[in-house]
Amino acid sequence: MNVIDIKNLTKSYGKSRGIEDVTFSIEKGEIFGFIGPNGAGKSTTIRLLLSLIYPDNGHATIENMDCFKDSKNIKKILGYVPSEVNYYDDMKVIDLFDYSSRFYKKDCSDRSLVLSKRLGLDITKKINALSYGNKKKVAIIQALLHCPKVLIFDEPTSGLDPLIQNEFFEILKEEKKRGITILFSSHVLNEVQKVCDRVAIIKEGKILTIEQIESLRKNQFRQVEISFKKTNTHTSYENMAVKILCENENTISFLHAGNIHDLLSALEKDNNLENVSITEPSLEDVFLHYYVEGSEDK
Ligand SMILES: Nc1ncnc2c1ncn2[C@@H]1O[C@H](COP(=O)(O)OP(=O)(O)OP(=O)(O)O)[C@@H](O)[C@H]1O
Repeated sequence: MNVIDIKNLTKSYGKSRGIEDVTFSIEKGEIFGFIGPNGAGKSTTIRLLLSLIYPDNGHATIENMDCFKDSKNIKKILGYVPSEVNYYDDMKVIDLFDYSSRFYKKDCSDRSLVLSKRLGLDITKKINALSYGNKKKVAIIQALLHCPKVLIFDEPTSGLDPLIQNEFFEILKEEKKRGITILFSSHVLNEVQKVCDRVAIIKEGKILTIEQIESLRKNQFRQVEISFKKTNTHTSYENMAVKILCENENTISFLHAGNIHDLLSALEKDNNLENVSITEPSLEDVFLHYYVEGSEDK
């Protein structure tokens, strides 16, 4: 069953491109990664889902509720961490959690205590005394405290140290086990690999591909490193590379995605070959293939 359904969403900001024709669905209990370089359109897509902005075209539903007509009811079942967090600075963290709980008409004090302990957050502090990373923890706990059915995180881990990031990923896995559906936007590829089931890659406002994390990593790409006895022009290998990772006079390293037999037969014919290794590439390198020439500032 699809919990989040996005069809042909398009949004421009005046003359500037936001997103174009974005379509994807997220199933119940899935952790879905949303990956793209700066300015790709991740936050625009998420802000549309939250009805913070309105589309030029297309539609989106969460739990079969229209994101633009029924956002009030959607908010009751949703937890959201924005990419930038802003709070009433003079409030104590514990009071903010209490205030949020009242909005959901629930006593969430036990859950907020447990989560604060796990993420190492001192809830007796005033928000204006917190570092950027600790403010991010406040946002994460606030999103989780009312046990929502759907979680939307826009770059949630920026500012968190590695130990806390791992604890956060553990929390996400536990939520998934409870059947919670999670949309997780990030440009840190490594973290997506750790927790997500599937990933959509967005570039310049358009979805490039939607893949299972495992199939992305295992089935399609291999990393090939070849060293040569003498200086080599590498031409035949350059032609079969989907992306060259590194190249100098005596070595070449590249991402290969074609027929393995073509590669092996080229290697066999190469009298200049000194050594070769074929390994599984990092997800980072796989994504870089999609990212090529992708970075664009806001
Ligand atoms: N308020 C705005 N006014 C004008 N253009 C905007 C606005 N917000 C976003 N854009 C443009 O829309 C495009 C998508 O931006 P968006 O913030 O959605 O990207 P992103 O993938 O979330 O990037 P980042 O990882 O840097 O947060 C960019 O070209 C950006 O310049």
